[in-house]
Parts: sequence; structure tokens; C-alpha cells
Amino acid sequence: MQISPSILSADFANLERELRRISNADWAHVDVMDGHFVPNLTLGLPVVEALAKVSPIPLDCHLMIDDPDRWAPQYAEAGGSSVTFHIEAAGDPRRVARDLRAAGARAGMAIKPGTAFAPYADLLPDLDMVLVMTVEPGFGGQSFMADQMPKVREVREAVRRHGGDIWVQVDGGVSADTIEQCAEAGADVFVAGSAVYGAQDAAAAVEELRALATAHRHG
Ligand SMILES: O=C(CO)[C@@H](O)[C@H](O)COP(=O)(O)O
Ligand SMILES: [Fe+2]
Repeated sequence: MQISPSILSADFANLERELRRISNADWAHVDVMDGHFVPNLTLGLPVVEALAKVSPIPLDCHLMIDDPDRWAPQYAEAGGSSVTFHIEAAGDPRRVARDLRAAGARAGMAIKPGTAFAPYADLLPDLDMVLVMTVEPGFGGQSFMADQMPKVREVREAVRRHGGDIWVQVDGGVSADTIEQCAEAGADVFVAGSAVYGAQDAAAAVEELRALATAHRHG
């Protein structure tokens, strides 16, 4: 069970220090937004490159951008150890996933709340992670969408049938109040922004989330 705090809720003027606050986490989740795929603009390649140089933990880049076919592999080259693209934005998702792996990253595919998983299940052999969004992408601090739990179960079941080391990530509104149902549904990587960076002691919040997820592990 892995915790990936989202630095979207961190202090952008002090990102190196903010990364150190979560050095006990498994990943640092970096939300890349381009102002087109989502109505918000955050950071891009130069910042990811700078973060990769100072981060005590690997970067989990979540690309909420148009044209991942062109850009995603560059995030792997910039230092993203895991790079997740949105299926809604990809022209040739199998190719994007293969390019990510060729660039040395784990390849993730993200699905918005209104997008079904089933049409993309045949991509699993080329993926290392499926991200089920539990909010509409674009902003931190939104309410958790419990109605996405059947999709998490569906993805977990497809991953179980397929075999291999494919992770199931949830992102959006994940907190001590909502992480248990995500774990029970089959998620094993948990993104949390406001629940971690909004806490006085971010490292303690990471430990609490990991303990809750582990106690409610699927199956
Ligand atoms: O990708 C996104 C939002 O689009 C997330 O990674 C959020 O940053 C998570 O923040 P919280 O919902 O946990 O506050
Ligand atoms: Fe995210």
C-alpha cells in the first residue's frame, strides 16, 4: 500500500522544503495541468526536472494535458519515475505507454469519472498503473466521489485476471475518511493532497493514511 502526496496542495514557493516534509511517503505526486485539458495551469517540464534533482522520493507525474503522445515521454526523461497520461487525451495510448517504458518510467493511464474502463482493458499489458480519478481533474480539495468505487473494483478484477505488477491508483478527495473504501475496492496507491499538506504534521498524515489503507487491504 503506497501513499503519494500531491504537491498541488503544497507551498509552491518552497517546493524542495515541501518535498522533505513527505520524505516518508512512497512517491511525490506532481499534477501537471496545461490550462486546456483541464481549466487550471500548474507546472511543466522545467519544474519537474528541478524537482527530480532535489526530491528525496520518486516523482509520480500525473499529466492533465492535451497531446500526451508528444509530451509524456519527455516527463519520463525529465525525471518522472512514474508518468500517467489521460486516456481521454491520448491519440495512440498503447504507443504512449510503450514510449514511457522505453524512456525508463512506469506507465500509467488515468480515467476521468465519466469515462468507462472496459473499452481500454486491452491496454493492460502495456501499463504499470491505472489511475481511477475520484474527482473531476483540475483542482485539489474537492469532494471524494464514492460512485467511482465500482470502477476501482472493475479495474482491480481486470488486473487480477491479467496478472503482473499493475497498480491501481485513486486520486481526489482521498483522506482518513475515504481511504478505507478505496482500499477495500482494490486500490493500492493513494494520492492525497489536502489531507497531507493540510495537516500540521504531513509525515504523520502519511503514516495514518498508510496504516488505514493497510488495515483495509482488498481481498
Ligand atoms: O489530480 C488531482 C486533481 O486534478 C489531484 O492530484 C489533487 O491534487 C488531489 O488533491 P486532493 O483532492 O487530495 O486535495
Ligand atoms: Fe493528480
